Amino acid sequence: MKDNRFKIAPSILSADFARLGAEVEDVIKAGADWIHFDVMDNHYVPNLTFGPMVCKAIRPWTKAPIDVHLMVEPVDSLIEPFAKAGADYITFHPEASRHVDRTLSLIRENGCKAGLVLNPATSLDWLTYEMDKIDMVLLMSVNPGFGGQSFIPETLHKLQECRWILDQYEKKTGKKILLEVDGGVKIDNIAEIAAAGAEVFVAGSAVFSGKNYEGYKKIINNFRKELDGV
Ligand SMILES: O=C(CO)[C@@H](O)[C@H](O)COP(=O)(O)O
Repeated sequence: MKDNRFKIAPSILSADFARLGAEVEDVIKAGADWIHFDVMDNHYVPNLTFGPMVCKAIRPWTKAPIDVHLMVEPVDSLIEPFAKAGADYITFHPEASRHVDRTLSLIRENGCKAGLVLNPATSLDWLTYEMDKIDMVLLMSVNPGFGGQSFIPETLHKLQECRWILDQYEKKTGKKILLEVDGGVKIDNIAEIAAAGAEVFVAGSAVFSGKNYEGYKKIINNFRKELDGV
């Protein structure tokens, strides 16, 4: 049984790029909730992946939300192209945008949900004046740029702090902001990460190590079993 509290979002950074559409279809059929789409520009991060054209190409393969994580600088010129390509969530790193408030507004005006991404060393203070324009906070538990890195343990404390901030805000305003975590999420730490307050789990190498639909299903089921105990 799917627990609606928790969303599993496989990062297609670790998928087989030669058959991306089928990979997207397979992980969602295997029980994942969202598709996490890592955009890297070889400028903000030292790696290069894909852009709006690839997002548009995978869009017909699933109805599941596509969660676009922009690791790019500058940010604003990519918002409309990604919205048109079918993105549901667009998140970006605040230090990569000259005008964070404007970028958040732009995402919302383009009909997408907006989020800020905070690197391991980036302060939660970035959230303070922007909570009303944020639908999701993504805490990086690795330094951005590559899949397959190890979870940075200090992130657990940051997750707890962020959970507290989001809960206080929800109590005051009634507005729910999702808390997503990205990097090094595995079967042996997902329960601890959930207990610290995360609700959306990006997992790239862990899920795609399953190699095919059956393998993905097994791994996602194991994630769910871990989450059921939280
Ligand atoms: O954004 C990133 C890396 O910058 C992540 O989405 C990783 O791609 C997650 O990969 P794993 O750590 O799960 O392999």
